[in-house]
Amino acid sequence: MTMDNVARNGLVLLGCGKMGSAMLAGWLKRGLPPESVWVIDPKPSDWLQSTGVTINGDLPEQPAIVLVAVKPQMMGDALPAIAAMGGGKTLFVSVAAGTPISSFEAALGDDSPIIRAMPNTPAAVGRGITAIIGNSHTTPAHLDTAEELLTAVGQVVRLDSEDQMDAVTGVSGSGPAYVFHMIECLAKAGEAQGLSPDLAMQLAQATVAGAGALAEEAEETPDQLRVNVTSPNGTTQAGLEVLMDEETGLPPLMAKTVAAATDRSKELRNG
Ligand SMILES: NC(=O)C1=CN([C@@H]2O[C@H](COP(=O)(O)OP(=O)(O)OC[C@H]3O[C@@H](n4cnc5c(N)ncnc54)[C@H](OP(=O)(O)O)[C@@H]3O)[C@@H](O)[C@H]2O)C=CC1
Ligand SMILES: O=C(O)[C@@H]1CCC=N1
Repeated sequence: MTMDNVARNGLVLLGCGKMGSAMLAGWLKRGLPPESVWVIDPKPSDWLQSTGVTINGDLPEQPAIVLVAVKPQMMGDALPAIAAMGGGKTLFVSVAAGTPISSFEAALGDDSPIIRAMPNTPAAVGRGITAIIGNSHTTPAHLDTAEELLTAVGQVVRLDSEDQMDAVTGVSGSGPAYVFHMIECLAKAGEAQGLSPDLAMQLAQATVAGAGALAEEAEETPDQLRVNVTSPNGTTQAGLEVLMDEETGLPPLMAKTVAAATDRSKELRNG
């Protein structure tokens, strides 16, 4: 069992900011003992210090897993701390946007098993989704290990090709931010119609959370669920005529949004 192996041999987390913390919170909540976790981070947060994990201490020589969660721009400074673990039994998993597997092979040795992953922050509440792809040294067992670890914080999908990672980043890696912004916009729009800020925010948050849960649990597709809300000539139809406009509505805006994020992921590859 992955969690048993990780608990026995240790997990090293390189970088514990927003994404690293989100995943670590999920694993600790799922029972990973804090004494099995070593974190390297220059400015550990109060939350991290409260968890009981080892922070900036001596590292195990061959941990089960090293999870790399530093910004792509910091990778050159950060990787030397874990380079000595390359070429052995340690499995490396990077969640960095844009940074290709080949960069890690150059730093850690191309005989190291390396998995590139793209998670998202709902991992903090066990509702993330992570896409993974391994290098030529990852065996089916390595992929199973990564999948089991990441399943502890949400769903996992396996990619056929590393090329898909840029678009995945544009959709699900960055996607929570689009949805949070939608909540902000919905609340602001409610305020513009005369609701108090608190009431408007409560309505907007519960609506997005409830619609997301329904979309996941219902047998109907999202478009059918949309139709179910829309009474002929009613209020929803009036709203959707604005939102679904093919020229000025959400379809072209979302397409441009995801394309911009995908393009930025491609740019990050070049530093
Ligand atoms: N946030 C998200 O939603 C997602 C992020 N990612 C990826 O996760 C990675 C981290 O992103 P995010 O968590 O948002 O960024 P953060 O800046 O919040 O976290 C990065 C952490 O790494 C620390 N750090 C900087 N230099 C080093 C170093 N040399 N050694 C160890 N730690 C270091 C930073 O410390 P300090 O702040 O002091 O510099 C910070 O705590 C990125 O590669 C990003 O692409 C992937 C999916 C989603
Ligand atoms: O904004 C970023 O670059 C990272 C990657 C996906 C989400 N956050």
